[in-house]
Amino acid sequence: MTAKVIDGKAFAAEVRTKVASHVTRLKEENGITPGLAVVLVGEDPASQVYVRSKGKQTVEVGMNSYEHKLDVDTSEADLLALIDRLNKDATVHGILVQLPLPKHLDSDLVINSIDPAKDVDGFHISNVGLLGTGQKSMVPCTPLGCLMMLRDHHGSLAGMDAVVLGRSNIVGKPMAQLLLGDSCTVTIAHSRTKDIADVCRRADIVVAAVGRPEMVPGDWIKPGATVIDVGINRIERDGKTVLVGDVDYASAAAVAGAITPVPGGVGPMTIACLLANTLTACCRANGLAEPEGLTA
Ligand SMILES: Nc1nc(=O)c2c([nH]1)NC[C@@H]1CN(c3ccc(C(=O)N[C@@H](CCC(=O)O)C(=O)O)cc3)C=[N+]21
Repeated sequence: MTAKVIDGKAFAAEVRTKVASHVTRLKEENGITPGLAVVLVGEDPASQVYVRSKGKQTVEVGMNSYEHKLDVDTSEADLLALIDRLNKDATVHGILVQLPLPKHLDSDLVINSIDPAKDVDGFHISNVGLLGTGQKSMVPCTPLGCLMMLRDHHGSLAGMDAVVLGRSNIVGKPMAQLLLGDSCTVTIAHSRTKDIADVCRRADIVVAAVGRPEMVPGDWIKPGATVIDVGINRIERDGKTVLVGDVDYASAAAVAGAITPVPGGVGPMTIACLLANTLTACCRANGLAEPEGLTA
Protein backbone atom coordinates (compact mmCIF):
# COMPACT_ATOMS: atom_id res chain seq x y z
CA MET A 1 0.00 0.00 0.00
CA THR A 2 1.11 3.55 -0.54
CA ALA A 3 -0.39 6.21 1.66
CA LYS A 4 -2.48 9.11 0.48
CA VAL A 5 -0.46 12.26 1.11
CA ILE A 6 -2.45 14.83 3.10
CA ASP A 7 -1.49 18.15 1.52
CA GLY A 8 -1.32 20.57 4.45
CA LYS A 9 -0.01 23.35 2.27
CA ALA A 10 -3.05 23.21 -0.05
CA PHE A 11 -5.44 22.76 2.90
CA ALA A 12 -3.89 25.78 4.64
CA ALA A 13 -4.41 27.86 1.50
CA GLU A 14 -8.12 26.90 1.55
CA VAL A 15 -8.40 27.87 5.22
CA ARG A 16 -6.78 31.25 4.47
CA THR A 17 -9.20 31.83 1.57
CA LYS A 18 -12.12 31.22 3.95
CA VAL A 19 -10.58 33.52 6.56
CA ALA A 20 -10.01 36.22 3.93
CA SER A 21 -13.64 36.15 2.77
CA HIS A 22 -14.88 36.50 6.38
CA VAL A 23 -12.46 39.40 6.88
CA THR A 24 -13.83 41.14 3.78
CA ARG A 25 -17.36 40.76 5.12
CA LEU A 26 -16.35 42.04 8.58
CA LYS A 27 -14.87 45.13 6.98
CA GLU A 28 -17.79 45.82 4.65
CA GLU A 29 -20.68 45.02 6.98
CA ASN A 30 -19.22 45.96 10.35
CA GLY A 31 -16.32 48.28 9.60
CA ILE A 32 -14.00 46.06 11.64
CA THR A 33 -10.53 44.86 10.66
CA PRO A 34 -9.15 41.99 12.75
CA GLY A 35 -5.69 42.68 14.17
CA LEU A 36 -2.96 40.28 15.31
CA ALA A 37 -0.03 41.38 17.47
CA VAL A 38 3.06 39.17 17.47
CA VAL A 39 5.70 39.72 20.13
CA LEU A 40 9.22 38.44 19.54
CA VAL A 41 11.89 38.75 22.22
CA GLY A 42 15.43 38.28 20.98
CA GLU A 43 16.85 37.38 17.61
CA ASP A 44 16.63 33.60 17.26
CA PRO A 45 16.90 33.16 13.46
CA ALA A 46 14.25 30.40 13.20
CA SER A 47 11.80 32.50 15.27
CA GLN A 48 12.42 35.51 13.04
CA VAL A 49 11.54 33.43 9.98
CA TYR A 50 8.25 32.24 11.53
CA VAL A 51 7.32 35.73 12.72
CA ARG A 52 7.96 37.16 9.26
CA SER A 53 5.84 34.53 7.58
CA LYS A 54 3.03 35.00 10.12
CA GLY A 55 3.07 38.76 9.51
CA LYS A 56 3.02 38.33 5.74
CA GLN A 57 0.09 35.87 5.79
CA THR A 58 -1.82 38.06 8.26
CA VAL A 59 -1.69 40.96 5.82
CA GLU A 60 -2.53 38.69 2.86
CA VAL A 61 -5.88 37.71 4.43
CA GLY A 62 -6.68 41.40 4.99
CA MET A 63 -5.94 41.66 8.69
CA ASN A 64 -3.75 44.16 10.47
CA SER A 65 -0.40 42.83 11.65
CA TYR A 66 1.46 44.45 14.54
CA GLU A 67 4.98 43.18 15.13
CA HIS A 68 6.77 43.97 18.37
CA LYS A 69 10.44 43.06 18.36
CA LEU A 70 12.06 43.41 21.73
CA ASP A 71 15.67 43.24 22.76
CA VAL A 72 16.92 39.86 24.01
CA ASP A 73 17.52 41.33 27.49
CA THR A 74 14.12 43.01 27.81
CA SER A 75 12.95 42.91 31.43
CA GLU A 76 9.90 40.95 32.49
CA ALA A 77 8.29 44.19 33.68
CA ASP A 78 8.69 45.79 30.26
CA LEU A 79 7.27 42.73 28.48
CA LEU A 80 4.30 42.60 30.87
CA ALA A 81 3.72 46.32 30.31
CA LEU A 82 3.57 45.76 26.54
CA ILE A 83 1.11 42.88 26.96
CA ASP A 84 -1.02 45.06 29.22
CA ARG A 85 -1.15 47.73 26.49
CA LEU A 86 -2.08 45.14 23.85
CA ASN A 87 -4.75 43.69 26.16
CA LYS A 88 -6.35 47.15 26.36
CA ASP A 89 -5.95 47.99 22.66
CA ALA A 90 -9.32 47.51 20.92
CA THR A 91 -7.66 47.23 17.49
CA VAL A 92 -5.77 44.12 18.66
CA HIS A 93 -7.91 40.97 18.69
CA GLY A 94 -5.13 38.40 18.92
CA ILE A 95 -1.83 38.38 20.82
CA LEU A 96 0.94 35.85 20.25
CA VAL A 97 4.16 35.84 22.24
CA GLN A 98 6.67 33.80 20.28
CA LEU A 99 8.11 30.90 22.27
CA PRO A 100 10.60 29.93 23.54
CA LEU A 101 11.35 33.10 25.53
CA PRO A 102 14.87 33.92 26.78
CA LYS A 103 15.59 32.08 30.04
CA HIS A 104 15.35 35.10 32.35
CA LEU A 105 11.64 35.45 31.49
CA ASP A 106 8.96 33.30 33.15
CA SER A 107 6.94 32.11 30.17
CA ASP A 108 4.02 30.81 32.28
CA LEU A 109 3.70 34.20 33.94
CA VAL A 110 3.96 36.01 30.60
CA ILE A 111 1.43 33.79 28.79
CA ASN A 112 -1.03 34.00 31.68
CA SER A 113 -0.89 37.80 31.56
CA ILE A 114 -2.46 37.78 28.08
CA ASP A 115 -6.22 38.46 28.04
CA PRO A 116 -7.61 34.89 27.51
CA ALA A 117 -10.01 36.26 24.86
CA LYS A 118 -6.99 37.46 22.85
CA ASP A 119 -4.85 34.38 23.51
CA VAL A 120 -4.83 33.06 19.93
CA ASP A 121 -2.21 30.43 20.88
CA GLY A 122 -4.66 28.94 23.41
CA PHE A 123 -1.88 28.62 25.99
CA HIS A 124 -3.45 30.65 28.84
CA ILE A 125 -4.45 28.42 31.78
CA SER A 126 -8.01 29.63 31.40
CA ASN A 127 -8.18 28.39 27.79
CA VAL A 128 -6.49 25.12 28.78
CA GLY A 129 -9.17 24.59 31.44
CA LEU A 130 -12.01 25.50 29.08
CA LEU A 131 -10.74 23.06 26.46
CA GLY A 132 -10.34 20.31 29.06
CA THR A 133 -13.95 20.75 30.18
CA GLY A 134 -15.39 21.00 26.68
CA GLN A 135 -16.25 24.68 26.91
CA LYS A 136 -15.76 27.33 24.25
CA SER A 137 -12.11 28.44 24.25
CA MET A 138 -9.21 29.46 22.07
CA VAL A 139 -7.70 26.20 20.77
CA PRO A 140 -3.91 25.84 20.20
CA CYS A 141 -3.12 26.28 16.51
CA THR A 142 -1.09 23.14 15.78
CA PRO A 143 -3.56 20.67 17.34
CA LEU A 144 -6.46 22.54 15.70
CA GLY A 145 -4.78 22.20 12.30
CA CYS A 146 -4.22 18.48 12.88
CA LEU A 147 -7.87 18.05 13.88
CA MET A 148 -9.07 19.85 10.74
CA MET A 149 -6.99 17.55 8.52
CA LEU A 150 -8.22 14.43 10.36
CA ARG A 151 -11.87 15.48 10.11
CA ASP A 152 -11.44 16.31 6.45
CA HIS A 153 -9.91 12.90 5.72
CA HIS A 154 -12.17 10.71 7.90
CA GLY A 155 -15.38 12.63 8.46
CA SER A 156 -16.29 11.36 11.93
CA LEU A 157 -13.44 10.27 14.23
CA ALA A 158 -15.81 8.60 16.72
CA GLY A 159 -14.59 5.31 18.12
CA MET A 160 -11.17 5.47 16.49
CA ASP A 161 -8.06 4.50 18.46
CA ALA A 162 -5.76 7.53 18.56
CA VAL A 163 -2.22 7.54 19.91
CA VAL A 164 -0.55 10.87 20.60
CA LEU A 165 3.22 10.59 20.89
CA GLY A 166 4.42 13.41 23.13
CA ARG A 167 2.90 15.14 26.17
CA SER A 168 3.80 18.80 25.72
CA ASN A 169 1.45 21.57 26.79
CA ILE A 170 1.54 23.09 23.31
CA VAL A 171 0.79 20.00 21.22
CA GLY A 172 0.45 16.59 22.91
CA LYS A 173 -1.95 17.44 25.72
CA PRO A 174 -4.33 19.72 23.77
CA MET A 175 -4.25 17.29 20.81
CA ALA A 176 -5.40 14.51 23.13
CA GLN A 177 -8.23 16.73 24.44
CA LEU A 178 -9.43 17.50 20.93
CA LEU A 179 -9.36 13.82 19.88
CA LEU A 180 -11.26 12.92 23.04
CA GLY A 181 -13.76 15.65 22.20
CA ASP A 182 -14.29 13.95 18.84
CA SER A 183 -14.90 10.64 20.66
CA CYS A 184 -11.63 8.86 19.91
CA THR A 185 -10.15 6.39 22.40
CA VAL A 186 -7.01 8.33 23.24
CA THR A 187 -3.62 7.17 24.50
CA ILE A 188 -0.82 9.61 25.25
CA ALA A 189 2.56 7.88 24.90
CA HIS A 190 5.92 9.43 25.78
CA SER A 191 9.58 8.75 26.53
CA ARG A 192 8.75 6.60 29.56
CA THR A 193 5.98 4.56 27.91
CA LYS A 194 6.57 0.80 28.02
CA ASP A 195 6.34 -1.02 24.68
CA ILE A 196 5.73 2.20 22.78
CA ALA A 197 5.96 0.37 19.44
CA ASP A 198 3.11 -1.97 20.44
CA VAL A 199 1.02 0.92 21.76
CA CYS A 200 1.53 2.74 18.49
CA ARG A 201 0.66 -0.32 16.38
CA ARG A 202 -2.85 -0.37 17.85
CA ALA A 203 -3.61 3.11 16.56
CA ASP A 204 -5.95 4.06 13.75
CA ILE A 205 -4.56 7.59 14.14
CA VAL A 206 -0.99 8.42 15.16
CA VAL A 207 -0.04 12.01 15.97
CA ALA A 208 3.72 12.29 16.39
CA ALA A 209 4.84 15.31 18.42
CA VAL A 210 8.02 14.31 20.20
CA GLY A 211 10.64 16.54 18.57
CA ARG A 212 12.98 13.69 17.69
CA PRO A 213 13.93 13.40 14.01
CA GLU A 214 12.47 10.33 12.26
CA MET A 215 11.84 8.52 15.54
CA VAL A 216 8.74 6.64 14.35
CA PRO A 217 9.52 3.86 11.86
CA GLY A 218 7.01 2.28 9.49
CA ASP A 219 6.83 -0.92 11.53
CA TRP A 220 5.19 1.04 14.39
CA ILE A 221 2.29 1.88 12.08
CA LYS A 222 -0.77 -0.32 11.65
CA PRO A 223 -1.45 -0.90 7.94
CA GLY A 224 -3.93 1.72 6.72
CA ALA A 225 -3.56 4.01 9.76
CA THR A 226 -3.50 7.80 9.45
CA VAL A 227 -0.21 9.44 10.45
CA ILE A 228 0.02 13.12 11.41
CA ASP A 229 3.62 14.28 11.73
CA VAL A 230 3.99 17.40 13.87
CA GLY A 231 7.80 17.31 14.00
CA ILE A 232 9.90 19.99 12.35
CA ASN A 233 13.55 18.99 12.75
CA ARG A 234 16.49 20.46 10.90
CA ILE A 235 19.19 17.82 10.38
CA GLU A 236 22.38 17.43 8.37
CA ARG A 237 22.16 14.83 5.61
CA ASP A 238 24.72 14.33 2.83
CA GLY A 239 26.29 17.66 3.76
CA LYS A 240 22.99 19.53 3.47
CA THR A 241 20.53 20.86 6.04
CA VAL A 242 17.16 19.20 5.50
CA LEU A 243 13.80 19.41 7.25
CA VAL A 244 12.41 16.11 8.57
CA GLY A 245 9.51 15.16 10.80
CA ASP A 246 9.27 12.89 13.84
CA VAL A 247 8.20 10.08 11.49
CA ASP A 248 10.45 8.15 9.13
CA TYR A 249 8.43 9.20 6.11
CA ALA A 250 9.55 6.63 3.55
CA SER A 251 8.91 3.55 5.69
CA ALA A 252 5.70 4.96 7.24
CA ALA A 253 4.20 6.02 3.90
CA ALA A 254 4.66 2.45 2.68
CA VAL A 255 2.18 1.11 5.28
CA ALA A 256 -0.03 4.05 6.32
CA GLY A 257 -3.40 4.82 4.75
CA ALA A 258 -2.69 8.55 4.86
CA ILE A 259 0.21 10.68 6.03
CA THR A 260 1.21 14.34 6.33
CA PRO A 261 4.58 15.30 4.82
CA VAL A 262 7.26 17.55 6.34
CA PRO A 263 7.50 20.23 5.09
CA GLY A 264 4.06 20.96 3.65
CA GLY A 265 1.92 19.22 6.29
CA VAL A 266 1.17 20.43 9.79
CA GLY A 267 3.43 23.55 9.65
CA PRO A 268 1.40 25.57 7.14
CA MET A 269 -1.84 24.56 8.92
CA THR A 270 -0.48 25.98 12.19
CA ILE A 271 -0.19 29.45 10.70
CA ALA A 272 -3.55 29.18 8.91
CA CYS A 273 -5.16 28.27 12.25
CA LEU A 274 -3.50 31.24 13.91
CA LEU A 275 -5.31 33.46 11.40
CA ALA A 276 -8.54 31.51 11.93
CA ASN A 277 -8.21 32.00 15.71
CA THR A 278 -7.61 35.73 15.26
CA LEU A 279 -10.79 35.96 13.18
CA THR A 280 -12.71 33.94 15.81
CA ALA A 281 -11.40 36.19 18.61
CA CYS A 282 -12.44 39.28 16.64
CA CYS A 283 -15.96 37.95 16.04
CA ARG A 284 -16.39 37.05 19.72
CA ALA A 285 -15.06 40.42 20.87
CA ASN A 286 -17.69 42.15 18.72
CA GLY A 287 -20.59 39.85 19.60
CA LEU A 288 -20.76 38.53 16.03
CA ALA A 289 -21.44 34.98 14.83
CA GLU A 290 -18.32 32.85 14.67
CA PRO A 291 -17.02 31.53 11.36
CA GLU A 292 -18.12 27.94 10.74
CA GLY A 293 -15.56 25.20 10.13
CA LEU A 294 -12.70 27.29 11.47
CA THR A 295 -13.04 26.40 15.15
CA ALA A 296 -12.98 23.12 17.09
N1 LIG B 1 3.74 31.26 20.65
C1 LIG B 1 4.12 30.48 19.64
N2 LIG B 1 3.20 29.97 18.80
C2 LIG B 1 3.58 29.18 17.75
O1 LIG B 1 2.72 28.70 16.99
C3 LIG B 1 4.97 28.91 17.56
C4 LIG B 1 5.88 29.48 18.47
N3 LIG B 1 5.42 30.24 19.50
N4 LIG B 1 7.20 29.26 18.36
C5 LIG B 1 7.74 28.51 17.24
C6 LIG B 1 6.76 27.50 16.74
C7 LIG B 1 7.07 26.94 15.37
N5 LIG B 1 5.91 27.24 14.55
C8 LIG B 1 5.84 26.92 13.19
C9 LIG B 1 4.82 27.36 12.38
C10 LIG B 1 4.81 27.06 11.02
C11 LIG B 1 5.80 26.31 10.44
C12 LIG B 1 5.80 26.04 9.00
O2 LIG B 1 5.00 26.57 8.25
N6 LIG B 1 6.71 25.17 8.51
C13 LIG B 1 6.87 24.84 7.10
C14 LIG B 1 8.34 24.84 6.73
C15 LIG B 1 9.06 26.09 7.09
C16 LIG B 1 10.55 25.89 7.04
O3 LIG B 1 11.07 25.61 5.93
O4 LIG B 1 11.19 26.03 8.09
C17 LIG B 1 6.35 23.45 6.81
O5 LIG B 1 6.31 22.64 7.73
O6 LIG B 1 6.02 23.19 5.66
C18 LIG B 1 6.80 25.85 11.27
C19 LIG B 1 6.81 26.14 12.61
C20 LIG B 1 5.03 27.95 15.28
N7 LIG B 1 5.45 28.13 16.54
